[in-house]
Amino acid sequence: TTPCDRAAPATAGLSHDKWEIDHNELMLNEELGSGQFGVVRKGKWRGSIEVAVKMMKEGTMSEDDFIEEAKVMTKLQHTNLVQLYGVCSKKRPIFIVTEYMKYGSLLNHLRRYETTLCNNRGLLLDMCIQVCKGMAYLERHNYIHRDLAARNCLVGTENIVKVADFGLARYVLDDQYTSSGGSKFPIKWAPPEVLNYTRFSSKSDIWAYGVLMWEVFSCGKMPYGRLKNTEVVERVQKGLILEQPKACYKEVYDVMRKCWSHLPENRPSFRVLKDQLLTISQRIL
Ligand SMILES: CN1CCN(C(=O)c2ccc(Nc3nc(-c4cccc(NC(=O)c5ccc(C(C)(C)C)cc5)c4)cn4ccnc34)cc2)CC1
Repeated sequence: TTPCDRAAPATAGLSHDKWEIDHNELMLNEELGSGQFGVVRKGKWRGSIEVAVKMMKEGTMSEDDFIEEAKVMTKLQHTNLVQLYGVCSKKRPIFIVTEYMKYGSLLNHLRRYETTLCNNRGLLLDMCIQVCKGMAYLERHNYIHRDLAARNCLVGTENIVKVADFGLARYVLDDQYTSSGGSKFPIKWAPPEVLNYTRFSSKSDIWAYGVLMWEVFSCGKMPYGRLKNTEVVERVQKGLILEQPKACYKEVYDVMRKCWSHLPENRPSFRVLKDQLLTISQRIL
C-alpha cells in the first residue's frame, strides 16, 4: 500500500457532514478586515487551531449553492492553497472557516515591505513560483479561480504564499462584481475573451497570473496606474500590455508576456509555467 503522504484533512473526524463545523467549537477574536461578503475575523477552532472566519452578510452570496460546493472545496488540499476547513451553515449568517494566514494579503504585504522586498528579486520570484504551484494543482483538478490577483493571495510565516478564495467568485450576488460592465469587476486582471464573453478557463487564470507576477515585481503597484477600466479594455483589445517592472528580470518579463497572449490557446499552462519559472530561478539564484 502506498504510504499516505498527506496529513489527514483537518476536517477528518467531524460529524458525518465533515464539511459542517459546529459553531460551538469556534471562538471568534479580532477583526482581520472586511471583504466582498462582510467581516472576516480571526478565531480558534476546538481551542487550538487558528482559523479565519468569513461571516457572510445576508444577501451577498448564493449560500445554498456555495454550501454544496464547499464539499468539493474542502477536498482541494495543497501547501499553496488556503485550506477550507468547513462551513457553519446551520444558522445565518453562515461562516466560512479556513486556515489562518498571519501576514494578510500578498498585496498589502508587498506594499508594507516594499523596500526590503523590491531589492530581493529572488524572494519575489519565489513568491510567484509558490502561487504557480497552487494554481497548477487547481488546474490539474480542473478548478478555475476566476479572481486570481495579489489581493486574493495570503502570506504566512517563513514567506509562504497561498492562493485564497478560489472559485468563490461564482457565488457573489452583487452584479457590480459579476458582470464585466460592473464597477467591481476585476477588469485589469481579465483577458479579451473574459472582457468580451465572460469566458473563464484555466487560460484566463493564466492571464490573471501574469498580472499577479507584474504586481509582485512592481511591489504592489496598481496595474495600468490610474487608467479607467474603459481605457484598459480598449488597450487590452488592441493588444497593448503592461510594461516591464523595474525590478523584473528580462526572462521573467518574457514569461509574463506569454501569459498575455491574445488567444487563450497560445498561453502556457500552469504546469509548463511552473517548470519554466523553476528553471529561471535555478539559473539566476
Ligand atoms: C488589526 N490587525 C491589523 C493587522 N492585520 C493584518 O494585517 C492581517 C493579518 C492576517 C490576515 N489574514 C486573513 N485575512 C483574510 C481576509 C481579511 C479581510 C478580507 C478578506 N477577503 C475576503 O473576505 C474576500 C476575498 C475575495 C472575495 C471574492 C469572492 C471577491 C474573490 C470575497 C471575499 C480576507 C482571510 N484570511 C484567510 C486566512 N487568513 C486570512 C488579514 C489581515 C490583522 C488585523
